[in-house]
Amino acid sequence: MVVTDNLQKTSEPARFNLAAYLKERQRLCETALDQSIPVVYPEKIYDAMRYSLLAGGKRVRPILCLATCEMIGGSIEMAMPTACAVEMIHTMSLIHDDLPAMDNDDYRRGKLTNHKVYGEDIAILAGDGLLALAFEFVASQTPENVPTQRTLQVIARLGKALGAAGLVGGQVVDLESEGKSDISLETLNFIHNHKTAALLEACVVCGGIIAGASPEDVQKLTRYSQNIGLAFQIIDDILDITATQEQLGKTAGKDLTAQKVTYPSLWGIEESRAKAQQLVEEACAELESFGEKAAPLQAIAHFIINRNH
Ligand code: DMA
Ligand SMILES: C=C(C)CCOP(=O)(O)OP(=O)(O)O
Ligand SMILES: [Mg+2]
Ligand SMILES: [Mg+2]
Repeated sequence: MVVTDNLQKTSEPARFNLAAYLKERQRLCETALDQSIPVVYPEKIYDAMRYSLLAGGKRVRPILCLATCEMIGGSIEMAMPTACAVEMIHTMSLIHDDLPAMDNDDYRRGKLTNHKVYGEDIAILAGDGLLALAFEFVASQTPENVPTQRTLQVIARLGKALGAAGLVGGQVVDLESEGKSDISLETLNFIHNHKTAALLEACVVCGGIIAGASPEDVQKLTRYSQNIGLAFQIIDDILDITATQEQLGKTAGKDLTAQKVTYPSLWGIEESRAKAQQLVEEACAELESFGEKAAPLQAIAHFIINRNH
């Protein structure tokens, strides 16, 4: 008994089968995303939106949203429209991030980038279409057993997370900092917390709100997700150095060629990895009061730093 108690208190859930869990959740998300966009006239834009949305990807963001909703006591059905919406928003951000005017990348998710296939004009519009659909989807598809007040909060949080106070603001400072060698750790943290962590935070917190999380729960979820968000981008920047194009599905080594200041460029790979590990441990500790129900979110936090792509 004592041994079991101790095991349950460790931050790394030993008996949770993460691989099987992720596979099952990815399958659910793929099906829902596939059904979210029809192909009608003018087919070109729907094709372009589907091309990037259904190009694979780990589906970490929708899975986080579903897992949090379930941990707080809600169902997968309640959170699925929001889960689809965060993946639409994320995909929009990738399409636009890859444009020649931004990071100018040719590959994403193992395929040519959207603008390489459809042209820059359509790629910009495909991003716009996905962004608009995300909000329409939450508002029109969230089931009736979710109180409208919660859905409104989700819409407001998503808007804030991806706008100038979030992802967009982070991308601006990221671009502004390119080629500069005197970027402070404070600025680097601003970039990561905004361009990456803000949306991850919204995924988690919105999943909780849909299930009726209390203000105290929302605080815990916020701290958990801010920590995994920063860890996510630190690992992304390490992988840019250590992983191959085949593993990443996108061109490796881009941060160095684009002269981006990153954690590994400031601190080296090992210290950056240790920082990410520490952030994930702090994230998992925030969820201890949820007991065994926190196992999926704790395992996903570890996945974020142990992933190879
Ligand atoms: C991606 O940042 C962030 C957003 C909001 C798309 P990045 O350019 O560092 O990531 P990647 O290496 O995936 O292009
Ligand atoms: C925010 C960042 C760092 C862009 C990459 O995100 P992911 O690594 O989650 O990309 P996919 O799996 O969704 O393709
Ligand atoms: Mg970028
Ligand atoms: Mg990029």
